[in-house]
Amino acid sequence: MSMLDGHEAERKTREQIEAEAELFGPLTSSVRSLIDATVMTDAAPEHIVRARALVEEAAALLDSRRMSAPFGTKWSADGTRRSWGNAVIGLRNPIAPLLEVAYEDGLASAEADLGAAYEGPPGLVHGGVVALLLDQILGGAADHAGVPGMTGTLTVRYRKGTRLGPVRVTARVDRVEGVKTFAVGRVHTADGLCAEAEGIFVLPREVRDMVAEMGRPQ
Ligand SMILES: CCCCCCCCCC(=O)SCCNC(=O)CCNC(=O)[C@H](O)C(C)(C)COP(=O)(O)OP(=O)(O)OC[C@H]1O[C@@H](n2cnc3c(N)ncnc32)[C@H](O)[C@@H]1OP(=O)(O)O
Repeated sequence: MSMLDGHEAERKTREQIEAEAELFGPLTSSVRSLIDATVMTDAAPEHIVRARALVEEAAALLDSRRMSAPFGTKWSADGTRRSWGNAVIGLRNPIAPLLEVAYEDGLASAEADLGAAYEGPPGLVHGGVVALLLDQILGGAADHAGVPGMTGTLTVRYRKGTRLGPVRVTARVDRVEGVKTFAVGRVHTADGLCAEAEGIFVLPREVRDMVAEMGRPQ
């Protein structure tokens, strides 16, 4: 599996894509609520047994036809792309905290509301989830700056526990050295700065080779 796999050009119109978003977005949102309810429920045992049967029925319905591969990245003719399976920003992924990343003046920023499903230490966000958010937003900052890459190294400094609830994550490109993009980012809550990170994003050799190949005169 390489960085070049899983990318697909699609012929769908904007209207078709919007219709898909209207179909799948609410499903994802409902399943996200279900995840939270599953973690937090204190319902009576018979309600839990009944809920399980309903969930299994829903899963069987959804599973009645499956895509042949995970969603990947789909590119439209107008250059827009969809990574709807992505673990952080995927519109079709109910475990994604669904960061909606905004880019302004070189700064990538996003907010998320991390509920009980993301708990690590009591009342606090799991450190791996903090790293997950940082990986995505640092990678997004590199991508948006036109110097994308795969995460080679991600270094996270956890300054204080990240309380469950609203978080703000930010990132920017610090510098570019050859094929390596160095990005830095932070996680804040109402308690202040909780984590800082530096990531080194490397444009893989095969992509470099492909770019060099395409750039060659005929
Ligand atoms: C909206 C969309 C936004 C998208 C955001 C996405 C965010 C999420 C990103 C991810 O989660 S990516 C998934 C996790 N990462 C991986 O799976 C990467 C797995 N590793 C690899 O694919 C390769 O090891 C890697 C591309 C990182 C490097 O392979 P190369 O064959 O291109 O490296 P090469 O040996 O040619 O070295 C090129 C340069 O990179 C440096 N380098 C290589 N591996 C490195 C590494 N791991 N960390 C830091 N630097 C590294 C290496 O020293 C060298 O530096 P110099 O040019 O200065 O000599």
